[in-house]
Amino acid sequence: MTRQTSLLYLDGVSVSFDGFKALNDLSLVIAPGEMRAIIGPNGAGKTTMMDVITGKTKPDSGEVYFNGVVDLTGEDEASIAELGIGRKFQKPTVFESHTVWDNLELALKAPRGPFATLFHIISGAEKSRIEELLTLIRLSDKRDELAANLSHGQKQWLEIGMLLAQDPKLLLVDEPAAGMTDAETMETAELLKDIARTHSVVVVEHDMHFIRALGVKVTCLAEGSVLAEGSLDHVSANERVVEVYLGR
Ligand SMILES: Nc1ncnc2c1ncn2[C@@H]1O[C@H](COP(=O)(O)OP(=O)(O)OP(=O)(O)O)[C@@H](O)[C@H]1O
Repeated sequence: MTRQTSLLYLDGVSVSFDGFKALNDLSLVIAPGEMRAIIGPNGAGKTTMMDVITGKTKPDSGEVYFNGVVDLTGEDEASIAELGIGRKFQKPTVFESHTVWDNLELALKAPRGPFATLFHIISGAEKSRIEELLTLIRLSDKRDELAANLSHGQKQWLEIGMLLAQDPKLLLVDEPAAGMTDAETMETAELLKDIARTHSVVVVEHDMHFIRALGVKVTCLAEGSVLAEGSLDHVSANERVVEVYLGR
C-alpha cells in the first residue's frame, strides 16, 4: 500500500529519550477501515508509537501521515484530535458523578479533543445517536446509572462510547482488556469488532485470548521496530516473537 492510499503511514520513525531509542526506524501502514492489533514486550515502544501518532511526542526522524496527505509531525495534539484520531488510554476517565446517558451526551456535544462542554437542548438526532451508542457499548439498560456504579469493564465501554460520540476516523485503544474479567474481555473483542465495521482501529493488548478473538492482522513490536507482522498464527510461529515475547 502506498502512503496516498493509507489511513495511517509511519515510515522510518525514530524517537530517542536520553540516547535510548524507544522507536527505532519504525514503519507501519494501516489501511482505511482496517483494525490492527499491536503486541510486544514491555518497553517495545507501543505507547511511544501511540504518543507519536497523537502528537504527544515528536519523532526525531521519519514520516507520519494520516489520510495519505496530512503530515502529523507538523500538528499538535488538539489539531490531531480534531482531524479525527481518538485515543482511549488504559485507565477509564468517565465523569463518575454523571449518568451513563449524560456522559455520552456531554461527549457528543464536546468539540473533539479536550472537553469544553456546554449544555443546550438536545435534538432528536442526538438522542438517536446516544441510543445507538448505548446499544453498541452494551449499556442500554444502564443508561440512568451513575458512571461511578459501573464495573471497571463497563467504564471502559462507556469511555469507548464517549470517544465514538466524537466520530473519530481512527480509534487508538490502549490495553482495553487490562483488569477486565474473562467475560468482559471477550465482550470487548466483540465490541471492537462491531466498531471496526465503521471505523479504523489500532489496539494495543497483551491478552492473547483477546487478540485471537479479534481475528485481525497483528504487528509485534520489539526494541522500537516491527519484529513480525501478519496473522496471529504467522506471528506466533516466528521464533524471535516466541523468544522475546510469547515464550516469557
Ligand atoms: N518520556 C520518556 N523518557 C524516557 N524514557 C522513556 C519515556 N517514555 C518511554 N520511555 C522508554 O522508552 C521505552 C519504550 O516505552 P513504551 O512505553 O513505548 O513501551 P511499551 O511497548 O508501551 O511498553 P508497555 O507494554 O510496558 O506499556 C521504554 O524503555 C521506556 O522506559
